[in-house]
Amino acid sequence: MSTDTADTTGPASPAGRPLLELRGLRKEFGGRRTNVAVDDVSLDVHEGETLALVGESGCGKTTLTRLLLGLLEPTAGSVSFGGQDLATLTAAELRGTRRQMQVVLQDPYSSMNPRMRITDIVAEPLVTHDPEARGRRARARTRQRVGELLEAVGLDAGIQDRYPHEFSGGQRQRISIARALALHPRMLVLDEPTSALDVSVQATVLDLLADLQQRLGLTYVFVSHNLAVVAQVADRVAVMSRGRLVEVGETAAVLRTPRHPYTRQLFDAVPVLDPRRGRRAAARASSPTGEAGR
Ligand SMILES: Nc1ncnc2c1ncn2[C@@H]1O[C@H](COP(=O)(O)OP(=O)(O)OP(=O)(O)O)[C@@H](O)[C@H]1O
Repeated sequence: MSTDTADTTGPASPAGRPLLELRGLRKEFGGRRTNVAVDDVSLDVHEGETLALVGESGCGKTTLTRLLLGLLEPTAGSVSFGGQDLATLTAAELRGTRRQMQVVLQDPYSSMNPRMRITDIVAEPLVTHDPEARGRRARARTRQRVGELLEAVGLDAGIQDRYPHEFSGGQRQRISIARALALHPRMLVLDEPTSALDVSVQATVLDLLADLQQRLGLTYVFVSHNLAVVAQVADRVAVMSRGRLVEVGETAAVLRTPRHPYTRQLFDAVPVLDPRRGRRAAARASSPTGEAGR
């Protein structure tokens, strides 16, 4: 890649290897070298951190997340999760690894079957991955687990027999977070998780995500167009342009002094951004060690 490659992997993880390691990832669509959605991306994501992925529409963010989730096969390069190269895993091993990475999408309603009750929506991953969660005898145990998951995201365990349309956007996003947590993942890919919500609701969902991260030690890859949100939630930010990573760094530093012209251009396009409003970035900027609490 370009000279930017050297610093895209970030600081060494004190706990050892990063949770997620992307090396020289490339994705061409249609077998054409001219249609390159992801181009030579190398990046580490460390256990417990929030890495924000930003860039304009069409720069390759979705393709990159699908590659790192093992949902798309790279044209070149590798994805390792928990120290294991996904390309070397058997189908059963890959299923086991995929359980540890879950996704929360922008519009929870589109990913929910409106005719399914909340209990079945949240239990879906359990029932799909765990044969013991199926069948009449397992029902009480599954309902119990769904109740715990709903409470973990600030909802009442008693809503299980209701339907998605009975809930607000913020409540539906909490339901989709509960579903994402069902299999005890280590990493969540959050794809614009709050951009469909009102600002006040957005804040409560971001607080919930921060709280869950702290309690469960989760790692987040947070895809967002909203730089104010990125400033608030992300430890590091990775900036993509035309399939390439052009800048990766600590959020406060990238917001304060973007090094790449594209990053500056991206930030200039958001005149309302005030990095001082980002709690995490601000805490970092004012801390002598540069560390902020999560
Ligand atoms: N299945 C596909 N077949 C062909 N081209 C594709 C396919 N998926 C994505 N692309 C192309 O790859 C490039 C990157 O698309 P991608 O959806 O990853 O960008 P993005 O940054 O996620 O955009 P957005 O923010 O709008 O979702 C685009 O030029 C897109 O047209």
